[in-house]
Amino acid sequence: MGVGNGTEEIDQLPTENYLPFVAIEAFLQHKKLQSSVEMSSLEEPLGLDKLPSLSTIHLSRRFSSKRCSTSGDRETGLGYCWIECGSSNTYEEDFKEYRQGAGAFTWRHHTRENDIVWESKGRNYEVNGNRCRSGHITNKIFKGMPKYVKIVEVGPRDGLQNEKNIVPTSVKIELIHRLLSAGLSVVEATSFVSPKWVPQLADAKEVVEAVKNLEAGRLPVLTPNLKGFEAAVAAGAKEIAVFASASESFSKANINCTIEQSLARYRDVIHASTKLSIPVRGYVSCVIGCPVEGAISPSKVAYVAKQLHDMGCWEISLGDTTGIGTPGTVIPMLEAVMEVVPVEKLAVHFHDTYGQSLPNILVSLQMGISVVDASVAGLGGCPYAKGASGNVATEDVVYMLNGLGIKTNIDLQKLLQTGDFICKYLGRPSGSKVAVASKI
Ligand SMILES: CC(C)(COP(=O)([O-])OP(=O)([O-])OC[C@H]1O[C@@H](n2cnc3c(N)ncnc32)[C@H](O)[C@@H]1OP(=O)([O-])[O-])[C@@H](O)C(=O)NCCC(=O)NCCSC(=O)C[C@@](C)(O)CC(=O)[O-]
Repeated sequence: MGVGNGTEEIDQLPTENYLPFVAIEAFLQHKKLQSSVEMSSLEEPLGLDKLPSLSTIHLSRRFSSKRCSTSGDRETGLGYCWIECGSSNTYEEDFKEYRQGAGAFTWRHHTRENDIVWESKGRNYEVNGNRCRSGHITNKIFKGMPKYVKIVEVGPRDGLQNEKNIVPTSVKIELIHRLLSAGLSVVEATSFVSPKWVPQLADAKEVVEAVKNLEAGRLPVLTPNLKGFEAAVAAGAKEIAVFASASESFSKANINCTIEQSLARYRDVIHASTKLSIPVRGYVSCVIGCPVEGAISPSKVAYVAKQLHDMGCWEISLGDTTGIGTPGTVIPMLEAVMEVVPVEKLAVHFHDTYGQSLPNILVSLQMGISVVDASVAGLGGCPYAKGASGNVATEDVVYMLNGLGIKTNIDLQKLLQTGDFICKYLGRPSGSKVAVASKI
């Protein structure tokens, strides 16, 4: 998966008294900008007038050479790796030029297969694979980032489970087909939970029976106990996921048992799944906060993650169920978990309640994580976490990753059409900013 460990960089970031864009602050501190540039200038928006407008992005495809275009969407120009060009050697100089209106920030995209290239007044700063060969700023930001990110699409399960009106089984099946054809390699199809608790997914058996032979991707399902596991296997599921919580209160609200009881159940489930060689993913929910208990300590998250890992879960997804996390809380949580579970086994799962998902994902990538859960059109919300909004939109994650030159193998155009399909059915606008912007 090409994962590096970026903790040397992250170690330098403040973990307390953070600002949302903690990486930027760390960068500014690093450059000792305070001593060379008037602080008042930081209160003004930086270079917003220099950003490419949407119409510019759409026009860009006419000028893009074949050599340069790679992971971005060729048809729309969406998500190309836009590079800030024309910068001088130091941030201070760039910043002064910008303040003097010298037009220092012009934009071009410059991605090549597996490479990210920065052009700076004749100099090339090149990230080849995971390593930056030159340019300490880019090195600092990109060191440890993966070059491929696996997106686990949770729309048909996490996305739909909270929908009040029952979505017909045929629509769920069509959604899964469309997601696979957009290039998603893992689509969480449904849950084998009690229909009294989650009525929307009462058709789990029918959904799995209809998609079980699709070969385009993997289709795990959630199972809260042996009963769910047996039903899932009988329907033809080839992969499952179990879901524990780092919050005692949420565990009781969500699956009607304590954390320890849930872990005991999952040991039984994993014992049964091992006999059938069925891989099990483990979720930890409420990794930052709980709707009842408030803040959750990183050590609790690490404990539950380690238990799931030790009992045989091959991947552990860390869920900010209520979406309250910021990079300042996500970083220490990940640090604690990485002490006990290898980073290559970890995935992140953010809800976008406070609009923090993308910065949270970015710092997770900087820390070496290369698996990200997301939901098409930003569908979702947990029925037992009041006020929690949808998952981060898959379209927005893909757009950001394209912009970073990180591969996903997902066709953004097809993904946008899939988001359109389900939003039209649900009769509401997309939760994806990229979907909204692409219609302007
Ligand atoms: C765990 C239970 C079943 C316990 O529910 P319970 O009421 O304690 O279960 P029980 O063992 O007392 O059984 C009660 C009834 O449920 C039946 N039952 C028992 N098990 C099953 C099953 N697997 N499938 C179908 N039916 C089941 C059982 O047969 C019985 O039926 P009855 O005799 O009354 O007719 C229940 O609490 C439940 O289904 N909870 C699931 C809730 C859920 O799906 N929440 C959303 C998950 S999202 C999440 O956790 C967060 C995540 C993963 O997305 C990450 C993030 O966002 O951060």
